[in-house]
Amino acid sequence: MLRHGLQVTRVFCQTVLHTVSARPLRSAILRLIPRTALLPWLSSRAVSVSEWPLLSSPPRDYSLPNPSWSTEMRRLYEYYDSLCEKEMEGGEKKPGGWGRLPSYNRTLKYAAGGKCLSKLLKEKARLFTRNTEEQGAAFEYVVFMNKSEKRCVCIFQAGHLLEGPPGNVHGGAIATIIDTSLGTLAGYLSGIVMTANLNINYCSPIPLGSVVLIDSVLDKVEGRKTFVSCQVTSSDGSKLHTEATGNAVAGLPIPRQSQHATLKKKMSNTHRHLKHTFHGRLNPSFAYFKVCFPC
Ligand SMILES: CCCCCCCCCCCCCCCC(=O)SCCNC(=O)CCNC(=O)[C@H](O)C(C)(C)COP(=O)(O)OP(=O)(O)OC[C@H]1O[C@@H](n2cnc3c(N)ncnc32)[C@H](O)[C@@H]1OP(=O)(O)O
Repeated sequence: MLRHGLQVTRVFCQTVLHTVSARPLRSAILRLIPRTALLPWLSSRAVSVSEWPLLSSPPRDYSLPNPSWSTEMRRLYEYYDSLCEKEMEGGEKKPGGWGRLPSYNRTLKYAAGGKCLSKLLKEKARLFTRNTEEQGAAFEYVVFMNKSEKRCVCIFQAGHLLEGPPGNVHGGAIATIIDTSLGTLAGYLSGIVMTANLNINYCSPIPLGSVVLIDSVLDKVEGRKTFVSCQVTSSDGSKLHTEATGNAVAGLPIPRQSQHATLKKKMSNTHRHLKHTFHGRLNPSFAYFKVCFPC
């Protein structure tokens, strides 16, 4: 009897939550339920309160430390974080030139274009490097940008899903993190870009689980082309693992004015967070450059 009652209640709740698809209304209902009341339910499913997607919490920033980070990864994070511009008491900013880039796993939901994208595909799309919730399994990384030096440093810890040769990181995974670093630098400096060309020399294998630094710099800008290069070294800089050069082309199709207004509204969460982090120096178009790929 009790079991039957519980089942009916559960089906009722699910129906309400699924039929109430209007976001504001659903959020309002969920806000009425105190988080603490949900704790036993959540803990029985090994989900933390902050991870519950229906609550109006900000999106997860994947570039913040998590328990899978090794001591070396944390040490490097803290080192670069200490160089970042920070607000001091009295509202003054501690100059440092560096800034940590936040990182999210979704961008496509902000896309207006994309002829080939079905609604379902848009909803399911995830940034390749952030597509697992299992911490430490694949790409653990954080990018620190130095705008005045036109340079960025990516601290990268390779997880067990990235194995190529036994015990070492797959060359495609290395190319991915290099493309991410170079693409982020070029995008930060030149706006919306696409990688047109990427040359990689693999000098020595990267052991799985190790932490490496990807130090990327701007070489030159020629018209629409932004030339960038990087070196992947061991965390103490003593060993060169990989070096690469790339060329990213800017000036991709910008959404029409009407779409632009809708986009601006939709990307408010991500954009507000990015804007806050970079003290308003962010090009608003950047947050959706990744989604403007022609298909
Ligand atoms: C603020 C921080 C927020 C952080 C927020 C983070 C957001 C999360 C970050 C994730 C960061 C991921 C970064 C991933 C970056 C990709 O993975 S991009 C995906 C892989 N790339 C692609 O799929 C590109 C495919 N190719 C294309 O779409 C087109 O060929 C391109 C590249 C857009 C160029 O086409 P186009 O606009 O028609 O340009 P076109 O007129 O042909 O050529 C322009 C110039 O580029 C040159 N060019 C074109 N292609 C090439 C080539 N292959 N090689 C050399 N030169 C070339 C041409 O020679 C020409 O040069 P000039 O004659 O002007 O001197």
